Amino acid sequence: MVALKLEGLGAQYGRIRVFEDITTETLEGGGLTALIGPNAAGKSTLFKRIAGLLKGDGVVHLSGAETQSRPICYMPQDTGANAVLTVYESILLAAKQGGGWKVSEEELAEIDEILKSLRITDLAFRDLGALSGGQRQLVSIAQALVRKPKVLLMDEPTSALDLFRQIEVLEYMHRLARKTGIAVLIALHDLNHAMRYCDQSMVVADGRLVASGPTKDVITPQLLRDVYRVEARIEACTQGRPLLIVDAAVI
Ligand SMILES: Nc1ncnc2c1ncn2[C@@H]1O[C@H](COP(=O)(O)OP(=O)(O)OP(=O)(O)O)[C@@H](O)[C@H]1O
Repeated sequence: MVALKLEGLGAQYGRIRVFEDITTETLEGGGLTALIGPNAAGKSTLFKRIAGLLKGDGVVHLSGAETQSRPICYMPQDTGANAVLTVYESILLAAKQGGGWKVSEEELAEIDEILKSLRITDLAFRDLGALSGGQRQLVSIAQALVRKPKVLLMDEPTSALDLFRQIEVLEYMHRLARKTGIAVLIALHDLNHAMRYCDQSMVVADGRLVASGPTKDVITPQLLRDVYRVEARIEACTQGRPLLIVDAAVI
């Protein structure tokens, strides 16, 4: 199983520092971790820093991924569409990124399986540029999955999806992490999703990591007041699951 630990991570754009000294406990694979925080807190920047797409202070320690040349995959929030490719071609290209161009039967079967799991087989030969926002987001998820990363950083992967697809994708990612032992970090604004699917949560705000640990200990009315500036309650729904209810903005 993979294990990830962040030690003293910092990032800046030019002279503007986004965050500093982000240090976590060791994060074991096998589950989903929510990365939460207000707009512009630095969630995408932290993902880019972990993925090595941005340089900065600190070290990303990764173990259990030694056999893979590109163990960390970042799935960005904005999924640009290359209109020249079909969905299938774009996923095949993602699978072959950094490798040779020979394609095996096994690789093709894996792509078919991913398309089936995400229920987008019918889109396979459509042009990327002709897809809806939600369809494009599902294709981006497929492109990330086909790379078979040990650490998958998903930046708001359900933001363009309808309710059915949101639940389906999060349940699928939860099962996949359990089954394969990969670590999946998901930047989310929907904290009910974080509470339902993510065992662990990390909160970035004001340029630092303000909380991390089991989601039920991290997402509290106090945190919501301090970090999100809302008065909110967390109550058990009729099925016993925690449900976040926002009462008011704190002005
Ligand atoms: N390429 C860039 N150049 C300069 N500043 C940037 C760049 N990308 C992001 N920033 C700034 O860094 C800060 C953090 O941005 P980031 O996208 O990481 O936030 P976020 O938490 O993911 O936000 P959101 O929830 O709105 O998606 C913001 O102030 C943003 O304006």
